[in-house]
Amino acid sequence: MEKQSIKLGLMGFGTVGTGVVRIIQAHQDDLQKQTGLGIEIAKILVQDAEKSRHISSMNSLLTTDPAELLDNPDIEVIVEVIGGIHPAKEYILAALERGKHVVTANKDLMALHGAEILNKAQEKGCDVFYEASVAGGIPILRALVEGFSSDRITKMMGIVNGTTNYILSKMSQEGADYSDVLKEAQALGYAEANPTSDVEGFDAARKMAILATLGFRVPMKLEDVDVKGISSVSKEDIAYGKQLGYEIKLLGLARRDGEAIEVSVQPTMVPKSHPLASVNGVFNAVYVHGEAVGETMFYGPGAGELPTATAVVSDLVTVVKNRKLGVNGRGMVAPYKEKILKDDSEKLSKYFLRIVVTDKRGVLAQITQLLADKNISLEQVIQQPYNNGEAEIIMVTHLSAKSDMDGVIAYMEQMDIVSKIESCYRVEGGDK
Ligand SMILES: NC(=O)C1=CN([C@@H]2O[C@H](COP(=O)(O)OP(=O)(O)OC[C@H]3O[C@@H](n4cnc5c(N)ncnc54)[C@H](OP(=O)(O)O)[C@@H]3O)[C@@H](O)[C@H]2O)C=CC1
Ligand SMILES: N[C@@H](CC=O)C(=O)O
Ligand code: NA
Repeated sequence: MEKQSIKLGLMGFGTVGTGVVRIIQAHQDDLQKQTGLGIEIAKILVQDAEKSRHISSMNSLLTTDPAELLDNPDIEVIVEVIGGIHPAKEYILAALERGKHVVTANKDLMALHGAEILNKAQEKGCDVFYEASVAGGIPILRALVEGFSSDRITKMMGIVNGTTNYILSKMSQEGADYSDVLKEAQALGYAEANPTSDVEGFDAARKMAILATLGFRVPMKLEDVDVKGISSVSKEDIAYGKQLGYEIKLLGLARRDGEAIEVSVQPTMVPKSHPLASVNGVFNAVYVHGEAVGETMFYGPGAGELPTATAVVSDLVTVVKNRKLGVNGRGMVAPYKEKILKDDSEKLSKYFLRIVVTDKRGVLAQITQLLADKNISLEQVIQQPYNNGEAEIIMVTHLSAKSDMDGVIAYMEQMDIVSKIESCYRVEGGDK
């Protein structure tokens, strides 16, 4: 007799796992109508089976033994929402080895070991989907793989970490304190188990590596991404940025010029007129530019229980539909282009630079001369008194090479007249 439902093993019953259960329960009818099969949760793997849960009706399904999911031949799909590399990687590979399809929200794992996992899936004729791993509820991976399959993407610029966007928005809008807002983001379930991943930019870097691999069709690695987090962003930087017409965002940038690619994550000044400047709170947005399509933008909640779970359950629906069509494991296209990375002289950007100098005649002229000697010209300059006998100079440059800007900073660090380099940010989105 034809099966009436497909059984899944859920690994992890925290923020995202709870959302997955809620959506499967609440939308069961719709899911069944779309796929022709019900979705039944057969077992749930957790770390502590005694812990009290938001949904107590699932208690009889809890186990701490992964074999109860992996060795159960009735379970056809594993949903991995444990997070981290180990033991998630071993569980996923074991599931694929046994011919089970996998849906995961794990960007750490997919950014580091995605190729190995996808190869194993292909060998075993299984699906692996990971839409929730980038920009939570926004279907951006699907858009890159399917929606833009006919185009050549030149640029992806994204706010892809909800926690840091929540922190920067509250600092900018309410003058809130960094560490207080981080605690709020943790309480709301946005932050990673170790929030250093969020605030130091590693979570966003993993997501940008995934986006660049799928968007540019090259095998990008995590170490190819230049990373800087938000822990050094000060209230003063935010205030000066505003004064000059910018918001500071933790921006992921993946840009291709010809065949050469750069990928970075760093706090960046974005003009207030750019749509990314008004993406606030836990919201994420990914701006995608394609040679043929031109500009597009995808916006939505980047973290949180239900938004993230929608992406997981949608992947599950695709697995079930593929199963009906008998095409599991055939939809993946491995990166097929050679990876050519830009060197620093090819990475062009405007820069915002804030320095403290000795306040005496000719200092500003010396600074602008230094910049000119390093091929950097200025678009805006503000000088104002700082402490006793010192002045603050805030500059925005025209397009400059990263290598030239790094040279300027290194030189300024040795200059007697420069007492402090307060901050240096890239400025992006002005060409919009
Ligand atoms: N939270 C979010 O908004 C988003 C999260 N993600 C990703 O989703 C994944 C899950 O995140 P989230 O739900 O927030 O994480 P949580 O910390 O809330 O939940 C983790 C779950 O995994 C279980 N678990 C942890 N370690 C083990 C282990 N060794 N063996 C068995 N079970 C284990 C925990 O068990 P127990 O309950 O017993 O402690 C818990 O149920 C991560 O990869 C994360 O990056 C992606 C997008 C957004
Ligand atoms: N910690 C992440 C969760 C989603 O990926 C974030 O804040 O974006
Ligand atoms: Na997504």
